[in-house]
Amino acid sequence: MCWCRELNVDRLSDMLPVLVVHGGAGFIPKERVQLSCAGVQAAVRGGYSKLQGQGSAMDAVVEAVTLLENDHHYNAGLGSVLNAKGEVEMDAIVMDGRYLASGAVSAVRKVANPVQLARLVMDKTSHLCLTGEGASQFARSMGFPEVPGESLITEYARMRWKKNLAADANPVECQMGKMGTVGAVAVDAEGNIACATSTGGMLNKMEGRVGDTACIGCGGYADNRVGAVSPTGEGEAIMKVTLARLILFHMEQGRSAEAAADEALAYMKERVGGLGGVVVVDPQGEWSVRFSSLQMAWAAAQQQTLHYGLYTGEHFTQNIDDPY
Ligand SMILES: NC(=O)C[C@H](N)C(=O)O
Repeated sequence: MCWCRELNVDRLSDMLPVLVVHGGAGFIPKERVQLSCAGVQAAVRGGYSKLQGQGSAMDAVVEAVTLLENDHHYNAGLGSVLNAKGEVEMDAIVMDGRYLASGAVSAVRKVANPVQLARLVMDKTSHLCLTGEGASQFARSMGFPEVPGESLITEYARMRWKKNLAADANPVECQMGKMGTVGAVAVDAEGNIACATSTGGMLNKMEGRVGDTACIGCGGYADNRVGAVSPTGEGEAIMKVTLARLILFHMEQGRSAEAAADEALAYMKERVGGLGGVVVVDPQGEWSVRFSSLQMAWAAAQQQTLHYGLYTGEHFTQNIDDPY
């Protein structure tokens, strides 16, 4: 009994802390590949430095997602896709695996960092999700900075919106190519687990549409006893299979993070025709990146090593202190 416990503690200290981030499942146009990959690596470095200081898993995932929201190459915060009216409406969620505490915002506007607002919902209200104007009012009452809606719109987002206004356009199919949602999962040195996800949602979506990202168990879930998941992909499909919780359910049944992710992604594809991707961690610091789309920019940091990749099966490593 005793040796087993000691062995376990050694193992924990070896594998932790760990942080894994993604920049959305889909197809990234050639000219954006390099910057999309650089962005997830910068985000994982930023979040990992929190974990190496006094930061918690929650601090790390919020930091990583904030950095990605500020990077206009992703569909979150600055650079979000536009709704049918040509406006930005965003969803975000955080979850703290210690207490199953969670906070989310949906269809929120005029906020540069929805993930930080989601954290405030978790920390300062008794609710799990605030939407639309109510979320904005809460932000104002907390002194949370408001930005002009226009300032979150990039030329690229406007071009894609216009293209998909055509009568014969298929925005869902077009977006299956280019998802861009961002997310992160982490375990800190204490063994606490957290996740965060943020998105502008689906291209040319109806005004008021709420996607998977704002919904607990769909766009994210974290439980210290099992692990954490942050997904990306077609939100309606993710919601139909409650993808994040489904993966953790498979892990509870004894599957590894990788096997659980594969099984759930295959189920989503077969059952509702949805493609997507996930980053997953378990309490021991084992982690996995799996996707059914063509690409997903991802990066992870563990034991001073930076891991990253883009295509299925791609896995590069380097010392985290080495330059890009
Ligand atoms: N880009 C994405 O991953 C889309 C997101 N899951 C949504 O449907 O809102």
